[in-house]
Amino acid sequence: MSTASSVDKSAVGLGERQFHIGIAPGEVSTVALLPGDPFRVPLVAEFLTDVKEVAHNREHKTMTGMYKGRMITATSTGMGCPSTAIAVEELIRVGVTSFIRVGSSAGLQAGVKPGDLLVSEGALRNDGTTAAYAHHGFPAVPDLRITLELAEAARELTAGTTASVHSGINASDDAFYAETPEWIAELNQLGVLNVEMESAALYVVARLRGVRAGMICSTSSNLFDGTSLYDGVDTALKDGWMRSIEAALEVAVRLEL
Ligand SMILES: O=P(O)(O)O[C@H]1O[C@H](CO)[C@@H](O)[C@H]1O
Ligand SMILES: O=c1cc[nH]c(=O)[nH]1
Repeated sequence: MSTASSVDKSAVGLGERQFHIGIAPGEVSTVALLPGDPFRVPLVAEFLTDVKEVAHNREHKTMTGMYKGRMITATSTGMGCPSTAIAVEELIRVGVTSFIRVGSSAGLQAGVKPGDLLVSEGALRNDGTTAAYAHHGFPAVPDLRITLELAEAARELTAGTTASVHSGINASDDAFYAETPEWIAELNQLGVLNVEMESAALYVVARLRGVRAGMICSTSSNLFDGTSLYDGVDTALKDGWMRSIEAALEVAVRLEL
């Protein structure tokens, strides 16, 4: 487990430019939206004015722009906790103090359907990365105010649509192709709402570094009832991504993140 005696990597980088994300202090906002996929960063930019591409190094693409008078950053984390922890650590070093992951996630409870919005109230840490940061009993929890505002904005944005909003605990897994039927059944019986792959690292690193984090996802599939979209990207999933992004932007403005 990492402790105060961790190797000092504060000087890792290209001058002030961070080694993996390729960003220097002053180039980003205090709030960052975090999709997993670099190809979804331009979807955030569709809501913004004065858009700039700041950097694209490895899986981390970063754009900035303005939304209702606030500067917003969007950076992709890549898939999984290792690259998410790196992105979050480096974004903190260049000035980000609030993070909202705008992800995709699979439902685990009956009635969660593609395109529904999933607001995270905590993550089950089924990953390896956070074990290097904290005792296994340390909770992976989002910021309460961001979480409540995300749920409120999501309800407003889905009013009059076929999409629903669900809030609850999600699992954060490492191994997309090693999720067994037994594991899915166990999560379902525990009442876990959905599964994705980045929130454990986001929440634990954010807590340890004293910054805020939250997550809203669009539902890609339902592993409990077998609804699958993995043979193609469905319009419901895309609609959910756009509503998640808009909800996160509204929260950034309302909470002045
Ligand atoms: O679409 P993103 O945000 O990457 O999220 C989900 O999609 C990937 C798996 O297909 C994992 O990263 C998972 O967390
Ligand atoms: O871990 C994950 C994340 C999204 N979808 C899945 O099926 N599994």
